Amino acid sequence: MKPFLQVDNLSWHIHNRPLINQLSFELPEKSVTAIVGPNGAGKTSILRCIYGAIKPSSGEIRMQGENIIAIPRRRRAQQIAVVSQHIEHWSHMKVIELIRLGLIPHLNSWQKITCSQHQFVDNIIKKLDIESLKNRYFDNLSGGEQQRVLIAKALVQQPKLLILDEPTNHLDVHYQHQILSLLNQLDVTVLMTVHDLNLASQYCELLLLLKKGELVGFGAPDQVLTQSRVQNTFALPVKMGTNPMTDAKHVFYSWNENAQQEAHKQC
Ligand SMILES: Nc1ncnc2c1ncn2[C@@H]1O[C@H](COP(=O)(O)OP(=O)(O)OP(=O)(O)O)[C@@H](O)[C@H]1O
Repeated sequence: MKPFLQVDNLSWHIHNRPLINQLSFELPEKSVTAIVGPNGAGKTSILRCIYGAIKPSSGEIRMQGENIIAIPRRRRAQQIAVVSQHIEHWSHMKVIELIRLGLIPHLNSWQKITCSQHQFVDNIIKKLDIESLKNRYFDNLSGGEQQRVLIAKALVQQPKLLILDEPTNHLDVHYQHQILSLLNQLDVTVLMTVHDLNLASQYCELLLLLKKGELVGFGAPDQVLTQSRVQNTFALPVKMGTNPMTDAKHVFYSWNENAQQEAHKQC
């Protein structure tokens, strides 16, 4: 079976500094994948290459066999939704109006939103537990509320590929689990960056572990999250275990100056 997303030898250099170095991986359709790795490893840059915000120095990205940069803008907007880390200022826009913008790629000019589209938007608002925010102004919301609104807008877009940069960033533990569980149940291919290895392990089928722009692990969380690999990548002493409630692989961390020096030596 052909992969849904194919990244082939992707590199991005700035002033001869390789920020992404010859990365290759393939994602199956409707899989949920987290890119994990230390600060500055290149996680966001990979997403930006995939959704076309930066031009790679070399390599190719294909979605369903088609070179992603050759897909016409409107079709790309119908097929790819992005929730980036930079929450844009949609000042003086009500939450409901903002979420309805997700329908735009599916409307012809001057076409009105149909009853079933209104219903669809309302269902997504319910799913994300943001009904009480509908008539508030976006720029008056908390970071976590804004995050959930932007995820709702992306879902309204009904993409085939949903890209999210740290979707759990501003969320409390309840909503971290709610959002990742929801993303896990969607019928779309999801690619996101996540800092919390345990959340990624619990809710993602695949992990891409990145260090200094290079892929140091790719596969199921069980295979990628080994003690030595996590320790070497994050320069932090770790022990592996299992989450007794979910059976997912669980990473335990500690902070100890001596142990940290040991971890650094291994890098
Ligand atoms: N436009 C740019 N010009 C120069 N350097 C850049 C640019 N964008 C990113 N970088 C550098 O590329 C590296 C990777 O950045 P990126 O944001 O992809 O990392 P990240 O893994 O997402 O980090 P974090 O976990 O901190 O969000 C960093 O060292 C960053 O400073």
